[in-house]
Amino acid sequence: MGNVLAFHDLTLGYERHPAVHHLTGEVPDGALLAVCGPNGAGKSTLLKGIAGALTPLAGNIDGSLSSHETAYLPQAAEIDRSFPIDVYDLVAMGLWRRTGLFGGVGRADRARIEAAIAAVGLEGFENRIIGTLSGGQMQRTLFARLLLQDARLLLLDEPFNALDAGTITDLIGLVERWNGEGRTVVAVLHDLELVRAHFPQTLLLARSPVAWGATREVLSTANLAVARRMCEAWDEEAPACAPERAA
Ligand SMILES: Nc1ncnc2c1ncn2[C@@H]1O[C@H](COP(=O)(O)OP(=O)(O)OP(=O)(O)O)[C@@H](O)[C@H]1O
Repeated sequence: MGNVLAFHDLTLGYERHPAVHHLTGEVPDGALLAVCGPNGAGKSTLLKGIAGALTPLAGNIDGSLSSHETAYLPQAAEIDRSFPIDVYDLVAMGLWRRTGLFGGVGRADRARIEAAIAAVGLEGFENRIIGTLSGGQMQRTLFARLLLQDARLLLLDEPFNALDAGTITDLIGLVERWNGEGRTVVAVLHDLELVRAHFPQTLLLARSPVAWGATREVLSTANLAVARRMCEAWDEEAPACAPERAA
């Protein structure tokens, strides 16, 4: 089994200020990996780097997949819900890579769109404008679009944030289904109990990596305390390759 991603002394950041520092490691094909850490630890930045939305300040990311085989779900707060589009059309966008922007949607595609909407429990919501959906309904819509994207690598940024228990159970079921099909999932998560229950591998990040490996070992009390201290000690204005100031 090969690696989908390999990080080589990777530093990512904004305007030369590092947000993720000196990350080295591999994500094997078919992994179900959680990325955890305190607020501001660089988790979203790492996902943006993998998605190709940020160029490394130093080091690099080797990826074995094309951008067409990667799906990225940003944090809910980053998604513009004022765009006047309904549930059906937003889900149908998952097919764009195959049909092209102006490609027609045939009968088979319509059946796939309807099946994806049904799989996330949103039958009857097809014509609802997304601005009128609840947070949970919106997240179900975005998961239906992911279903159609048929990606080999899924990057999910806080996909279960502020959702009720029933919605989380349904959506985690989809994540496990994708992973069972051999797809690689990298998800930023804050709920450590959920990570312990469903994610075998974890990267604990505090700007620099604290630990990476089996979830039960990585999420130890000692490692979590180190991560907290490292984030508190971080200098926001540090230049790209300042020496580590962590504990
Ligand atoms: N667009 C940006 N421009 C400048 N700095 C940014 C930008 N986005 C994030 N940062 C900074 O990079 C650091 C890491 O942010 P990031 O969003 O990656 O952390 P996070 O671990 O995802 O945090 P949270 O758990 O709060 O979502 C923070 O100090 C943040 O202020």
